[in-house]
Amino acid sequence: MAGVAGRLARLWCSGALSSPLQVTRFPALQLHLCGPAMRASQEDFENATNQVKLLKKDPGNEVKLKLYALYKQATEGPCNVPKPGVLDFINKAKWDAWNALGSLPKETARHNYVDLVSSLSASSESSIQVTPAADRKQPGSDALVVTSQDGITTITLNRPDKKNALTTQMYHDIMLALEAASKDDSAITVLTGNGDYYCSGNDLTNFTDIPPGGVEEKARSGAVLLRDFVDRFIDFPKPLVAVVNGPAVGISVTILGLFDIVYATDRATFHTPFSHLGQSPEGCSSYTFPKIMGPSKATEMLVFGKKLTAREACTQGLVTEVFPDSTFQKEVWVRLKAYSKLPPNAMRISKQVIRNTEKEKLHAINAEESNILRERWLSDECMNAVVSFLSKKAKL
Ligand SMILES: CCCCC/C=C/CC(=O)SCCNC(=O)CCNC(=O)[C@H](O)C(C)(C)COP(=O)(O)OP(=O)(O)OC[C@H]1O[C@@H](n2cnc3c(N)ncnc32)[C@H](O)[C@@H]1OP(=O)(O)O
Repeated sequence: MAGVAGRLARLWCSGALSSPLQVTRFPALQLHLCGPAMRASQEDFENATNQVKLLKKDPGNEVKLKLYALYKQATEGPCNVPKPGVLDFINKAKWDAWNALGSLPKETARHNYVDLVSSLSASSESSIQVTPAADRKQPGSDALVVTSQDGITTITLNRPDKKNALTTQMYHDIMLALEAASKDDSAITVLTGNGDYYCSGNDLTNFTDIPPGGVEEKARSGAVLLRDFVDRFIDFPKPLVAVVNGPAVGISVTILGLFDIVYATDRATFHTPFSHLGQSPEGCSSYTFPKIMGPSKATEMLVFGKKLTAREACTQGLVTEVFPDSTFQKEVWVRLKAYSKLPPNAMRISKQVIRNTEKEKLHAINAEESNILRERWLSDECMNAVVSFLSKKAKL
């Protein structure tokens, strides 16, 4: 366990786990756009610390650690806080970097900080782009797009460059979007993806954001979030439609059993590689999949990770209808617009009649699956799979 945690820590420090979003977690990682200064003034230093969001490209964790350490040294002097525990590997890496500066004077640290950001700015000038806040892929902003039109509220996963992998923030945002959609005046709610993928499942870098309570705390809070997230789908009161615009992986597949209709392009595939990842089924799929497709087909998917084509998924009842990719969007939206004109209360009540008898059972299954998965996340099997993916050694 500690061994795998250590490997994750080393990857983090080496930059292999870098992500643009991590930049904003470092108050010290700020970009200075002025030229190098012989002696950095307080103003130069503050300018540098105010420009971090202009840095388009993540400079990597090694540089971020250096900047962090110099910032702390420049503002607080030599490292003066207790060493974090071994499992708290991110804070420990930061502490190590700061502590390594020993008794370097504050002024020198400030000067080195400004020099470092100046060199970063010079070497990455072409990648620096001032983007309006609304155009940034920030948590809580445009990784999820919600629109409402023609009686349809559409929730679009919008991280096409990451195959619409779900960040922690996106789970929260989807819950909020579902909550709002349940109360708005639309008749139907749609979940879809932007780009060539529908969704590649849980963002595996979620596993690297370890809180002060360590990996156990991370697993516990992940299980709570998972349970809350799936609960929203179980309880969603209106017709819920998945417009599966491309391949779907992991949790984006399992929760399809909780949707009322699933339309898929013939380019879509359905993949739940839980054993490969040292994980176990969620999204109530341990119950809905055997019910939908029979236990042995469900076992092929959920235990052996068999990837289904859209047509296979349709034959097995997971998908309602498959459309040629060339006409997918047009045909699906024409169909949904027609459905959205039906009396909304009648649709809502009919859904409840169909679904309500199962609700209690589904909540209990969700709780159980989330608990089991919490244990799985702490296993070496799971940690090794995540490390392999993040170090680019493995992909599905
Ligand atoms: C609250 C917590 C709840 C948790 C619930 C648990 C859920 C379980 C699951 O969802 S399990 C499924 C997890 N998903 C995966 O294992 C998929 C991993 N991704 C891949 O194997 C591949 O990326 C692919 C097959 C989806 C696509 O391969 P392709 O070669 O076409 O594209 P790239 O690999 O180059 O992907 C482009 C960039 O997107 C990044 N990315 C894709 N998927 C994920 C992901 N799930 N997590 C994190 N990052 C992902 C990929 O790393 C590339 O990034 P880069 O351009 O920076 O290299």
